[in-house]
Amino acid sequence: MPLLELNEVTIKFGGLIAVDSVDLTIEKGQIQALIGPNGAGKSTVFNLVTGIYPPTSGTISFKGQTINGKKPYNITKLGIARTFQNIRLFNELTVLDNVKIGRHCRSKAGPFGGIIQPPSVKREEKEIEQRSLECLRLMDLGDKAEELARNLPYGEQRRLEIARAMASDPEILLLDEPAAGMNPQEKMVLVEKIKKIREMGLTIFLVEHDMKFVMGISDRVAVLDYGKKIADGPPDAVQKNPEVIAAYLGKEVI
Ligand SMILES: Nc1ncnc2c1ncn2[C@@H]1O[C@H](COP(=O)(O)OP(=O)(O)OP(=O)(O)O)[C@@H](O)[C@H]1O
Repeated sequence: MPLLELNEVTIKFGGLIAVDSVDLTIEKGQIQALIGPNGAGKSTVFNLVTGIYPPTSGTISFKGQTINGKKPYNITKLGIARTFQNIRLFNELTVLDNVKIGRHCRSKAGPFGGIIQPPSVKREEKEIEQRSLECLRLMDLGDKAEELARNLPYGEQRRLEIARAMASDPEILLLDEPAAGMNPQEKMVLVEKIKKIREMGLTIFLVEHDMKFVMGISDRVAVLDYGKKIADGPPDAVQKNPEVIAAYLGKEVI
């Protein structure tokens, strides 16, 4: 059974068909990329999978269970986490607190737990802190825990977002343009971290414009153009696909 499966998924915004009958199968442990020219529908696919929009038609299944129409919070709880195209950190909070927020969906304490603090809540607080620190260390940010998020350099802020997503204990991690704005050194570190996350048994689904990055890291690459999937396969085959080259005409695929 695939981990994540899209079956003829379509979404219309008024007259615009942003995602048009897209099929996609992601197996556990794979690094699957989704590429395509600007406005092709890539972020919308992420928004559909994470429950921000319900599809107009089609089904989205996670581990064989249909997740159409579920709320984003419940989808995170099932094991699907994401980062966003633009950085969305709480700048005035510490690095550690930003990650703890990502763990919130696994917390059992109700709204009063934090005030009354029975022993079970204290234990849970400690567990949240320890797990959050592990996620920071995984991203090489362990020694930055007490700094304010806004004081981190750009590449580290992007890794902090991944640490926060990891804190929800996902089985699949959706990364929306993780390398955007990074310098070559920051990209190298990011590749290493994504590979490490995969070695831990997670599945990665990423949208990225940097073709060198995508082709170097992905097991499979799917290509969207005007909302339709025009190719899906190993990176070398996709790069040579005439329809893909035509979609990128005048732009660089490699
Ligand atoms: N909430 C919305 N309402 C109306 N139109 C939308 C909405 N969200 C996305 N669209 C439209 O859907 C199309 C696909 O947008 P999307 O952001 O998914 O593209 P993308 O492939 O992620 O592009 P980019 O690479 O530029 O981020 C675009 O034409 C966009 O304007």
